[in-house]
Amino acid sequence: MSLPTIKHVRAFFMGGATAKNKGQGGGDYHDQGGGHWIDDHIATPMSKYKEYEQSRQSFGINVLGTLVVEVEASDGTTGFAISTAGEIGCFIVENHLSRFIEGKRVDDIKLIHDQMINSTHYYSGGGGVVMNTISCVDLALWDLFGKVLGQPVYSLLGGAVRDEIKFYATGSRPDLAKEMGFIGGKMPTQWGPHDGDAGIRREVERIKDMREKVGPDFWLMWDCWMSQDVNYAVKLAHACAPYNLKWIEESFPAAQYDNYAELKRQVPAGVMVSTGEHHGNLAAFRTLSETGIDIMQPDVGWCGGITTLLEIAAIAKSRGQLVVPHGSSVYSHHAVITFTNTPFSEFLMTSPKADTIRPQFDPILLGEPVPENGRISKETLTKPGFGVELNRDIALERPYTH
Ligand SMILES: C[C@H](O)[C@H](O)CC(=O)C(=O)O
Ligand SMILES: [Mg+2]
Repeated sequence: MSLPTIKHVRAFFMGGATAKNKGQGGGDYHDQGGGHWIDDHIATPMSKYKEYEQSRQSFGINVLGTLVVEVEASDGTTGFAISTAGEIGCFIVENHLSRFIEGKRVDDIKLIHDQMINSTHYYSGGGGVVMNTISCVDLALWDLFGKVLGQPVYSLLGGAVRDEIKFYATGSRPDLAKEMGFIGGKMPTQWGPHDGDAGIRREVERIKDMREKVGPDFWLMWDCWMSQDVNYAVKLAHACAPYNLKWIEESFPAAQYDNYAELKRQVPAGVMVSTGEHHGNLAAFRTLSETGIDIMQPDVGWCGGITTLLEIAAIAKSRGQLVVPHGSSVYSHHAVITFTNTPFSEFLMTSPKADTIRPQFDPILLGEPVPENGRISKETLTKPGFGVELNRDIALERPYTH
């Protein structure tokens, strides 16, 4: 079979600071409307400023919006992907990355990936919005390759190692997640070091209350979204260990590797340490792995795409660490079903009250599978590429062309 070449790459956005339509969700899942659990007094590095404590949108968590990258092959097949990069991502794709994509064969994914990474070192800082954009292109290329071959991405990666993926749910209502069949629930912390011991006491009340609701065995975890210091994180882990806290996640900003190593040394036996969703390149994951944390959590839409995620999973595997990607729906599912060191995965609740199952990237994808009884089966993932289509009813803007 002779493979087609890539004829066009196009970049669109919705949501974010400059968009006409905002607050609908999509690839930037923090870009939700009012009254959503995901924006309700969650502890962040900005919480120490009173005016930014109640809402993450108040400090701009949703300014980027959704980036959509579409790639069209010479035989007319199209692939696409979404991530969080919005209008800035469109600029980077159309004005810079397009030169490495158009004209290449649809299986030139590693070559294009290497050229995108190396040509942007001078302004990417090894991560951030540039890496979100590169990830989005990489995912679109895997989608196109799968659609050209008529195969799901997981088959292109070497095939599934399990028949289904089991999920824990991230949201404000682990008790409801348990009823929906999930294996665990991860809640955001709401208080931080600036709240002192009162903050710890409030979190203990929350986990105690939730433990009573879910019984002894259901997993409960804290997501701390970079809001803590070592002293606070250690104290919180010890205070919550009696309530069978399974892991403490992302206590510190990405670059604080020494703090992760120290937290790992000081947590009580049985409480795991995890992080990774804001680490934006392969070398960062090597350093992170060396801290000895238990679970690495790359976001496939932010870390360099599937191409980098495979390399991160290999680093983790070499140390016996788990790689449990930050919830990214189909883009994670097709990878993790092929990883021996991902025994479970994350489902991020995007329904406003975390009381129903809404597809994570709703409304931008058509056919986005959701867990049933906390599980997604291999059979659900057999459509070509990532098995989803772009919802063309959503108004997308294309601010740049080339
Ligand atoms: C709930 C967290 O603050 C964040 O919005 C999502 C996240 O970090 C995770 O799913 O993990
Ligand atoms: Mg997290």
